[in-house]
Amino acid sequence: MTSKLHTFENGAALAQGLADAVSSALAAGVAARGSASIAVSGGSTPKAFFQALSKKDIAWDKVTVTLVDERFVPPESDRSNHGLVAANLLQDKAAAATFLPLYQAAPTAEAAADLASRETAKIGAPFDVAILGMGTDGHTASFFPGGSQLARAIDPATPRGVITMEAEGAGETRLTFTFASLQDARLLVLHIEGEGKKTVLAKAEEAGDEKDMPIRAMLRRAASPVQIYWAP
Ligand SMILES: O=C1O[C@H](COP(=O)(O)O)[C@@H](O)[C@H](O)[C@H]1O
Repeated sequence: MTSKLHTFENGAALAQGLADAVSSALAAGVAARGSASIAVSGGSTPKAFFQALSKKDIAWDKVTVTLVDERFVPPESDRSNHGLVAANLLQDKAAAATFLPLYQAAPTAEAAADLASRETAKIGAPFDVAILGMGTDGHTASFFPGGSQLARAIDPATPRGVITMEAEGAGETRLTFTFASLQDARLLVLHIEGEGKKTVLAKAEEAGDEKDMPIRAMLRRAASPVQIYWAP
């Protein structure tokens, strides 16, 4: 599929520009289908975007928010993407949204992934919006180079849902939506900041194995065009 680069002057303009595009997509989803859905990433990049989006005046009571990926840690952990979203997105006007977590207080990460798959299946498919991040190792979602279930995660034949992932660069065991779950979002965004990430993106756009830089799976094979939002 194609991708399109949207460049902003700085991080604040990027956060506002992305919040404008995402809130319009969610409002369009509500107008067309009565409800809308968004899967967001964690990490250090999305905080300002979350805060800008939380102030948008849309029908948040008809919006379901979930995560692209999560660590197998409870929401109280400072490593939790749920905690990040609760503190920065599910505030202000967006406090009226429904949040479906990936972390579940289950005995194993596999049991949590099964529970999360069942719960998030209620959202329906495709997502109206999916916001991907990208690590400097070329991972996106929890599709890590060398990941224990990377081949399964990025196989287009693996059904929609949440699976576990372990990888050296990942820290805790991860819970991640599969490629199939994310690649056809009506608005599919790659949200990155800084010259370093732009260099990583340029490398990902070159020829090479998807398993070395799993973001390539999205850039090459997603059904929806990848809208790349970037600022220096
Ligand atoms: O591990 C993760 O990192 C990526 C990118 O994070 P950043 O700190 O470089 O912005 C993120 O997309 C993913 O959701 C998260 O689990």
